[in-house]
Amino acid sequence: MAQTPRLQVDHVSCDFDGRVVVRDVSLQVAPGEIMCLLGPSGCGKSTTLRVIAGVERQNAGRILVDGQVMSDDRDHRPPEARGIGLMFQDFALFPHLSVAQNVSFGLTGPKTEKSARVTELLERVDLAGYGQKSPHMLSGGEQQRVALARALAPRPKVMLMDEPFSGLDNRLRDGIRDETLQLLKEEGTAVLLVTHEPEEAMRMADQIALMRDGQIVQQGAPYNIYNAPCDQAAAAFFSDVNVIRGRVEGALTDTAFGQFLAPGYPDGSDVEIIFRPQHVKIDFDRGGRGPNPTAVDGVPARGVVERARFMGHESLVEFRMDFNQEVLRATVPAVFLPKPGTPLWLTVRRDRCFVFPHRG
Ligand SMILES: Nc1ncnc2c1ncn2[C@@H]1O[C@H](COP(=O)(O)OP(=O)(O)OP(=O)(O)O)[C@@H](O)[C@H]1O
Repeated sequence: MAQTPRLQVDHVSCDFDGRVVVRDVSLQVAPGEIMCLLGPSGCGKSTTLRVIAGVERQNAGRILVDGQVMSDDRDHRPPEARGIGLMFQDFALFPHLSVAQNVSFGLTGPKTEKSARVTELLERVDLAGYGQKSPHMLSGGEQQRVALARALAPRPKVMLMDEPFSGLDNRLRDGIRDETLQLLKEEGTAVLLVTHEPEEAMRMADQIALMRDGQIVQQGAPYNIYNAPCDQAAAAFFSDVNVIRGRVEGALTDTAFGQFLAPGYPDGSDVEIIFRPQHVKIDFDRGGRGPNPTAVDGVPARGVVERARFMGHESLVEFRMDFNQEVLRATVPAVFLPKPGTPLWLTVRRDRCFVFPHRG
């Protein structure tokens, strides 16, 4: 039998004054699983979290935790009765309470049990011995760990996190983020985390839900979302992409890089072929000719270097292509800085290209 999801969101919609901000959102998060809600600013990520938390009420749909209805069109449990923990970027510790009092704030039960839980959590976030300190005596990263301990203290089944690490500097962030998520996994908490940074989502998530204009447009493991994007915008959200156009004839489209499969497209339809700069291969000009065509790489097309930049772990080369006078980008995982004006030949990995309808 399939495991009951810790968090289940079914067809949730939310509007403000008639403007739909969250549209028919459904998702499920298993115990110990991390799902990232990823999308551009204003697409409705935070509103989705607030609806799940119960601080905003949906217009349609329902929210379940461990199979129990928290909110539907009849019932609506208040936020504190949902078994859901919250962690936001602007987490606020109570300044007049000690670290230990902050952590035990949401706990009920006998004093000795509460105190044992606080000690355990402060140890787990590497702040053993900090209990009697005041929040203002702590660094930003330490305060964030106190906030995490406070959110974890009542053993929430679900943790909702809204850009929780973006206030930290880069060096601190990686460590705190990895430790935090490890801790949540060990506790079996289902985590739904909002971010607008694809790299952060790829690094953290077991599952990514890609959101746009209030809707989830694609859901899946990071590998699948990256390698099988549902449309051009989804592909472009994760990295720079190159676009060339073609017209379909007999389920194939002919381009300067050879033929591409376009199954399901009717004859005469215009398509866009999308590929990432790291899937472009560069070859030297051999007396006006490029490399011989192969099944994987297709046909070479000539371009002239416009500029080349060293990016640290790779070089980015921009070409003006002979066949359409447009710019294509290629990355090379080494120092490769050909002079502007150098003619070179490009081939693209055909198995790493995506064909989508032309957007007009
Ligand atoms: N209480 C509210 N009343 C009216 N409009 C709202 C309210 N809350 C959010 N909105 C609008 O809903 C849209 C989505 O906002 P939301 O904060 O959910 O997006 P987001 O994806 O989290 O963006 P960001 O990454 O910038 O925080 C925005 O246009 C916002 O102005």
